[in-house]
Amino acid sequence: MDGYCPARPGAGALSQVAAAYKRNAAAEHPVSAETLRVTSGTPGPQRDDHGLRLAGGGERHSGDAVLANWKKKDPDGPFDMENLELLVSLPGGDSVRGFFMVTLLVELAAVPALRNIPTVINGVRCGDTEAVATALEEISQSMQDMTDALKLMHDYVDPSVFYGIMRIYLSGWKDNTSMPKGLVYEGVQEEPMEYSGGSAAQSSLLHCFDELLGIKHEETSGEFLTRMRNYMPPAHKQLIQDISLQPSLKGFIQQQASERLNQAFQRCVKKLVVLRSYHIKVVSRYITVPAARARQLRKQYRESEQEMISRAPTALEERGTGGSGIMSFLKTVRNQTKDTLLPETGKTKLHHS
Ligand code: HEM
Repeated sequence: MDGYCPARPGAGALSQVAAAYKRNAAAEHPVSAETLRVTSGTPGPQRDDHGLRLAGGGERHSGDAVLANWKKKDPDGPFDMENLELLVSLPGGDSVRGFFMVTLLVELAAVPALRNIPTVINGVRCGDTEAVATALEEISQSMQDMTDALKLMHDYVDPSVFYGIMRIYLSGWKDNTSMPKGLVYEGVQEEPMEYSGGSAAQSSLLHCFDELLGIKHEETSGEFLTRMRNYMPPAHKQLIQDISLQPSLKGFIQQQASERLNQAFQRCVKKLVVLRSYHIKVVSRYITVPAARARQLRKQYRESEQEMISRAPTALEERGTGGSGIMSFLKTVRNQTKDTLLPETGKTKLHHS
């Protein structure tokens, strides 16, 4: 980390993880669970010969399907959609590749933000207003880049393939009315076990931002998000916890009363609101709209070329992969983000960019 400030508990792991992100970015190599394991020294995922995590109890992770599920076709070529392929795929053809790769590009766009988190924390400890403001400005730019990367979903993923085919494989056996008791893992234990499906709620990114910016989630959505941390590689979960233990950024900003710092903080929160709002639009296109169409088709008992959509299990219609009531959950989380904004004075009002 730049500058010197005495180490506090948790700071060691934090700086090591951030350093791993930094090196990965420099090497044009994405964040991977493996790199974090080696660098942070915490127990990490086990891998089989294909480089994928073998989850102990049978749970699946967003990290399995995204962070550790890619390779470059031409190892010397660029890290972009054309030069990336999946190690392990699901039914759904090109849309599957598109879905996981776009998610990977969103993760990659977040690297500068993650690299700047220790700078913010260190700056708060040292009372370095300018360093904190600069780091927050870089974080907000990175959030904008994440939103831009998320927009690629529309080019690469077909909503009826996502809704009618892929979603079945992404759904889990917790809060799933088709499997109310969960799944028996024969040879492991006789009682059924319940696990949520794969979801980008299991990515550590937004959890890190929430902890840094002091975004508090309402009880039900907060419980769901906290549960999702159990599906992350241990080093990622540890990083979120380390960030949560640091002195309050918002408290520091209010104390400093610096116009530049206030604006940098506000911009960060606003960019996160923009990201979450855009994500809601994506979910509407890939879940809400096809679900309504599927209901309509079933009502009409009509076989049509849209049949793929109507084959999706009705149990998944109203619920997210983690079994949440999707839209109300996502809007609550987005609105709690908005509530973290500092009260705007005439001076701190921002022009929407
Ligand atoms: C077709 C694309 C996508 C769909 C249909 C989708 C759907 C969903 C759904 C239904 C949820 C609710 C929780 C759950 O049931 O698991 C959710 C949560 C979430 N998704 Fe996505 N998602 C998509 C892409 C992405 C991408 C690329 C990211 C970025 C890494 C992302 C980040 C999140 C986050 C962070 C949450 C937790 C809520 C929050 O913190 O705002 N999603 N998503």
